Amino acid sequence: MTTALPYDIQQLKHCADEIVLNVRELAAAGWTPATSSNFSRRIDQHHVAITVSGGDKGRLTGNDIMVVDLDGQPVATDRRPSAETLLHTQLYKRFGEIGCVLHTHSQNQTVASRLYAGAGHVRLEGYEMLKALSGNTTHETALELPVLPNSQDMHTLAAQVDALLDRQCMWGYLIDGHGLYAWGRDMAEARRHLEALDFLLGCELELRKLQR
Ligand SMILES: CSC[C@@H](O)[C@@H](O)C(=O)COP(=O)(O)O
Ligand SMILES: [Zn+2]
Repeated sequence: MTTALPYDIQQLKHCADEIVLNVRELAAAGWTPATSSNFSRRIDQHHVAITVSGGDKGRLTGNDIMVVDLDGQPVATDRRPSAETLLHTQLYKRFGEIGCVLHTHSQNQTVASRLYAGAGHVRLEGYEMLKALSGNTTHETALELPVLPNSQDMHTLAAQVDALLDRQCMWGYLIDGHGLYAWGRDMAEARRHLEALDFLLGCELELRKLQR
């Protein structure tokens, strides 16, 4: 006898396919070195498809995607979810409309996080690319991308993120010496936010070099 799963298997398959396709592209761009990075997609109100912990994200297959509930607990599997699962599920739990969370370790993201950790944010102002972030309709705006201190304790990090979200609307944040989290209502929006923030960080880093 087979036990019915508490989520729609077709929906999981759709989410897994989408994650695999997008992660392969991000890995090919060099944004997921040395097994780093993690990715998730909402399946329904109570379930999230997320990458398992460890493993080369450049060789990700559907078999490397598992299901957790909104507390980050594995559902119908004994596999181990991403070590940073809580940073994904806290967003799904807080915002019913969030459908996708992406976390990468590109060089731009990591270097910028180090340079701006002291300030606690990277100020991004006057760029046309700011319009890639939902809600922005003009380049005549400024955004302070938060940089959080790193921690191996996900509850500490999640509490810092929650405190930020109490104060401001945002689509992403950096963690010092670590990488970038970005999210959106679906994969396309989350990916656009991730790429836009990485591009903007790259511009700031380049400007710093040129202005020396
Ligand atoms: C290999 S260093 C990166 C990890 O410590 C972590 O930050 C990360 O992004 C991947 O962790 P994972 O548990 O595979 O989701
Ligand atoms: Zn990481």
